[in-house]
Amino acid sequence: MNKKSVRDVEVSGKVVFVRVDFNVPLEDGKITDDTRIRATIPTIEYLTERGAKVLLASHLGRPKGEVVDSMRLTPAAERLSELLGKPVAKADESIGDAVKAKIAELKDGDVLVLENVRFHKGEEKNDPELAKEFASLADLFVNDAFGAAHRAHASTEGIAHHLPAVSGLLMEKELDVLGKALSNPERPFTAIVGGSKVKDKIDVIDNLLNIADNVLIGGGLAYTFFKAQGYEIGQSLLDESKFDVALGFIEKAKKLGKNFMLPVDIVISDDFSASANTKIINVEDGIPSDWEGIDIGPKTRELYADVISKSKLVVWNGPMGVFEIEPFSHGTRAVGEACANTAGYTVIGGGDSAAATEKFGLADKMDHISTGGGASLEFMEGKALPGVVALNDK
Ligand SMILES: Nc1ncnc2c1ncn2[C@@H]1O[C@H](COP(=O)(O)OP(=O)(O)O)[C@@H](O)[C@H]1O
Ligand SMILES: O=C(OP(=O)(O)O)[C@H](O)COP(=O)(O)O
Repeated sequence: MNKKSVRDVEVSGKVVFVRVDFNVPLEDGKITDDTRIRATIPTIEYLTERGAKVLLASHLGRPKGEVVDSMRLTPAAERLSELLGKPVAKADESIGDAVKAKIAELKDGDVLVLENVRFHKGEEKNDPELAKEFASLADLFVNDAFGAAHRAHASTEGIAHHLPAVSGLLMEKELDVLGKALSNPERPFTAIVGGSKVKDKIDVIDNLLNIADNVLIGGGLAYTFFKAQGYEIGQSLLDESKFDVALGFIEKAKKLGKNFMLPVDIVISDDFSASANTKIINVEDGIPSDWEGIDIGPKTRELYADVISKSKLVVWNGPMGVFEIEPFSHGTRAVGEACANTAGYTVIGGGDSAAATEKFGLADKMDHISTGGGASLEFMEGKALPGVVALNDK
């Protein structure tokens, strides 16, 4: 990476404003997945062990510039304290005199979690005044929030114009791993794209066709391709505006000599529930009008697993079916297991794909599970991430 990291600057005795992504899922005020908090520990410990005073700033949810009590960062601060095995202070604001007073009390190596930065309207607008307020708290800015690096906000981008600005260790690792995967990929390189966000993901397929050897499609994304090819898809997910784009990808793959694979068989269901009737059909048989496609079928699972097993690099973004409901989870599990068992390097991106690998007990067997969904997708599309662009060059 051509950007400076915490390793390139003096941090001892400095007040360091670290932007993290503590946007974790909460249920009844309890954190249900602390992956994103755990992922920032190396940066926090790097700084505290060298005697920095660490301020942690994050968003949580989308409070739209209002103070929303259920979106306070208190549970995240408590979890962090458990993970670090030491007390962590918490402020009820992210700027202002009360925060400055708390910072004045910090000793070298202490940690203070600031309140949700999105309680201020200026955060998402990247308001320069708010960015200056954040900057006035510290001597150095460290961006470790890879999950929010695709956002140009006051605490991710704006602040970098007012302080020396470097990346944290998580940010550096995410960019290194994804960057290596995309710039100099080990081959065969297989990209797997599934999930339900057809609009968001279609552009990614375009770029993946340029760089990958195999592109495997699954999940709700597949049905737009089927319909565009003239097959009946019943009630399945569909984006009619993408027919031409979908057919264009099939052509592009042919031209480039790439192995572009769509499911050959699918699991269909007459209801979106575990008690629904299900059938396995070949795609060309067509889906009855009141049924929908909810998973890839057994032949497809085998074909995909075979490609994955022979790959040196696998990038997977988006589940193969509605994995949250057990009878529809087999395709996602099969692809997850194939990724876990391949000798190739595996990168998992996207919140739901990461949750699926966690649910199936496969997370430990993956080489890299990215903390960014939208961020890793934008990176793979070849877009510049504003939170990274704003950091100081080496
Ligand atoms: N065939 C399908 N029909 C409807 N929804 C699907 C289908 N396949 C997968 N999904 C849903 O897609 C969701 C994940 O999509 P998405 O958000 O695009 O993935 P990610 O978070 O991994 O990027 C899951 O909740 C899953 O149930
Ligand atoms: O959870 C996040 O995005 P992701 O679900 O795409 O990984 C990030 O914290 C960014 O949050 P945002 O999409 O509300 O800006």
